[in-house]
Amino acid sequence: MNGHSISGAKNGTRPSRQINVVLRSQDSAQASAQAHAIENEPLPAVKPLPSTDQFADIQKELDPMIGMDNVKALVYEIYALLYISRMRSEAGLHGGSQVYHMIFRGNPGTGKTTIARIIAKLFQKMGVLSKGHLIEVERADLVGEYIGHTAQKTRDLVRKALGGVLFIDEAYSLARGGEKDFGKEAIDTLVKAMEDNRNQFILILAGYPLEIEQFLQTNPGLPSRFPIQIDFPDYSIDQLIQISELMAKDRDYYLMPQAIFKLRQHLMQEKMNDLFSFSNARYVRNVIEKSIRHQAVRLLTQYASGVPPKQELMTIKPEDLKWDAKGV
Ligand SMILES: Nc1ncnc2c1ncn2[C@@H]1O[C@H](COP(=O)(O)OP(=O)(O)OP(=O)(O)O)[C@@H](O)[C@H]1O
Repeated sequence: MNGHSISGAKNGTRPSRQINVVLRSQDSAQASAQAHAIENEPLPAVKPLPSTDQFADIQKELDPMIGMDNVKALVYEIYALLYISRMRSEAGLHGGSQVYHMIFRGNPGTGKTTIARIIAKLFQKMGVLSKGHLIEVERADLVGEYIGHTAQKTRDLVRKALGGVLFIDEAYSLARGGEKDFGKEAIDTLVKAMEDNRNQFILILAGYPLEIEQFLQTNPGLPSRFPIQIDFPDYSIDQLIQISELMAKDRDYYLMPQAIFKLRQHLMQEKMNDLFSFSNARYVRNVIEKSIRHQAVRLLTQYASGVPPKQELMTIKPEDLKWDAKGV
């Protein structure tokens, strides 16, 4: 994916333009003179290409993430768009619509916030956002208790998000109470802020696919303001196991094969019982963190008067994986 170059652009020249013109006979001399003039028109100087290392850093964060092929492809597409837009504006060409507000559709724990953070960083590296931070909010942060309070709260948050990304989780809850609800005031204030602060922040609305869809349908002016829409599918059991192994490894632990077997059985059961609100990678993270606590208690009991070997300090055994009737 790295190592882009645009033919001829590196040394400030570009390939001559191909001009396909259908000529009417009486205009042919004039048209051919014009075409000749365009071909020989001095091209604006092209500045050196920005280093593709800008994506290498992003790729380092994206690569270890399990699955997410569509998401990774889209992040790369956004990078390509920003990169080429910059080349185009440096070459004096039209810069495009420059609207980057997004919708993230996905169930809990499917990586939406993580990807939003990575995208904020990408936009910062590409010079679109000045800070590249992420402000994560939900309805309660935006909606106030009296007339005018909501607009004020929403504007304050937009101000904090300037130069970065404003990420609204469960965005559809803003439309929950209909016309009379203060959520409507928050939506109107956000729409106005998108106009007033064009290109100064990126708004990402996130939430369950169905609810997000309904939300957009009930606000016909909204969908066109969010040209980038990304789906975050649920993880398969195999992917959830890979994510658990990755999370354990990141913390210098390792899951014994019997522990993986036990976890697999549990996840299958849990996913089946909780079809609509199973929290995917977040659930798995809670399992791993809980098992680490259980392992600590086990080791402390087992090695009351000594130091456990390094291998033992790293190993999560099946007995460390425990859950109650409600899961983790
Ligand atoms: N594909 C993945 N590979 C590895 N870890 C992942 C992956 N997806 C998510 N995670 C991890 O799972 C946890 C939850 O992810 P995240 O908070 O991004 O999900 P979310 O969709 O925003 O959830 P919610 O909607 O509940 O807020 C984080 O620790 C994240 O790093």
